[in-house]
Amino acid sequence: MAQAEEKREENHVLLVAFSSQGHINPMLRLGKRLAARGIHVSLATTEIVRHRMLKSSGAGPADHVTGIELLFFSDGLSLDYDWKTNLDVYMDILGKQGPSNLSALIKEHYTSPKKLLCLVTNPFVPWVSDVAAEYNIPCAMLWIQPCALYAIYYRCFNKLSAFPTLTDPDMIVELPGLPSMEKEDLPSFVLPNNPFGSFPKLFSELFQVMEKFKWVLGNSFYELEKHVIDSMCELYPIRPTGPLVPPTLLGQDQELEDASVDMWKSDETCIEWLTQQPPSSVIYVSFGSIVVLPAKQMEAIATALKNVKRPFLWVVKPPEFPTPDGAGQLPSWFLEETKDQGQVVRWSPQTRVLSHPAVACFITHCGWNSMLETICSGIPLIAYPQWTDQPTNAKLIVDVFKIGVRIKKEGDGNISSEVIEKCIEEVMVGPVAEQLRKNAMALKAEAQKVVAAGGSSDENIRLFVEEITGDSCKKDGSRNVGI
Ligand SMILES: O=c1cc(-c2ccc(O)cc2)oc2cc(O[C@@H]3O[C@H](CO)[C@@H](O)[C@H](O)[C@H]3O)cc(O)c12
Ligand SMILES: O=c1ccn([C@@H]2O[C@H](COP(=O)(O)OP(=O)(O)O)[C@@H](O)[C@H]2O)c(=O)[nH]1
Repeated sequence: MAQAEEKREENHVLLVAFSSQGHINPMLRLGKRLAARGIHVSLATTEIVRHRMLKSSGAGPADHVTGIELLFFSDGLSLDYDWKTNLDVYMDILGKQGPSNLSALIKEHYTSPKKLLCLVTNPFVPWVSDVAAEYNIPCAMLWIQPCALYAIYYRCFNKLSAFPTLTDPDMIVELPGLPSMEKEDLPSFVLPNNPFGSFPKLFSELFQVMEKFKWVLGNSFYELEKHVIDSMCELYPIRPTGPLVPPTLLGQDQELEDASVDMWKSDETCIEWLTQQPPSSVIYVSFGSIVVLPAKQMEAIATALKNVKRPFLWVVKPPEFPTPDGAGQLPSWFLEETKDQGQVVRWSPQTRVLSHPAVACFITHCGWNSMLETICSGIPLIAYPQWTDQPTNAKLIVDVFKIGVRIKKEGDGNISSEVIEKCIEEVMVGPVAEQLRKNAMALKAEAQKVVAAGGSSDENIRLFVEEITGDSCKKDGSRNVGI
């Protein structure tokens, strides 16, 4: 047997991730922490990722990320399939083709799959647990959103609490461990007007058969979401092992290499530009890898940035599937009129940007990875959530973590530039700004503690490794034990 194969056979964990950058990177970082405790790790994801990595690097696709082997399976669709317009079809085909394609990948790469310690999956590919069962391997899930979302979905899809319906769309939702939530604070997938039928179906199936997952790990930390984590102990515990962000953001050894994939090439020139700006002066603006803002909202942000006359760095990622209505495009006047004020890039080295001393605050869509990276950088946020978990993440920022303000939509769903300007001034100067900055710095310090030796997340990783390797309990499929 070849040496690589031999290695694959012993103490091996296979991670399986959905094709989104925001799902793969936390998985890889979990992998890195397992590897630090002597586990061999591989990550399987869909072909589209290989394709994007290839385009982004210009070279051949890497088959390893700092010691983690990358494997790819087909989602059953062609690489240029417009999943955005046809999200339900995409999720349906992935759910149908994914299991057999992943199963074939396992057969091909492991001479004795049964020897795998476990498969670790994420909530968008829950069927991985069935593939694990086929080979008699235990399965864990890494919940890649806040633990609050885990609690909300669990209670919603097991019908443990009342949620808005078509007849009562405006009801206030009260859940243990969480503040009262209005409909604009709830994840879009639980609302009666959610256009994507595939997600309620996926989550409702997932949360009704949680026993398939022997462990639920979370990309969060106990001190950040204490109450809601405690509230799940009696139902189905989640063990936070985050924040799964680059080690440099956690004050860990600068030598430690990050484990992540880059699906888009980042423009490093913005770091040089940042270096020329005064400390705590720059507004950083980004909406992540998936959101494309309507033209009207691009216009409102552009006007606000120009009017506040402060330096800015704005990531405007060209839409993957462009539309004729100008969505995701800068207004034509913007670059010329702000050329001495700020920078626009197509994709930034975001974690380097957030931790740069020139950056003062972040206008964000509230993707969970972006939020964790901001928490670890100790700066305040301006929340402008769009869909999925983002509205709830915005609620957490404002009312639980107290590290930011939220851009409120008008009745017609649009935003005005004045509202954005007001939010910017609020986080930049005055007593509110000062308090937010203090809270943000305190959370940053907390985040560094939990991942250090003996911290709550480090302990949860240690326990998990002990359990999968059978050091402290048998691999008997017994129920998830709490934290
Ligand atoms: O419905 C979705 C579809 C896709 C997607 C579908 C096909 C692709 O080739 C790539 C991405 O990604 C997603 C990523 C998501 O999570 C993104 O990642 C973070 C961690 O879950 C979240 O906090 C962010 O809010 C969120 O944008 C959520 C989705 O509903 C989707
Ligand atoms: O210009 C950018 C914008 C985003 N990101 C990274 O892309 C990820 C986005 O994940 P998130 O969960 O915030 O949002 P999503 O893209 O999944 O909606 C984060 O790790 C960011 O650091 C980046 O590197 N450059």
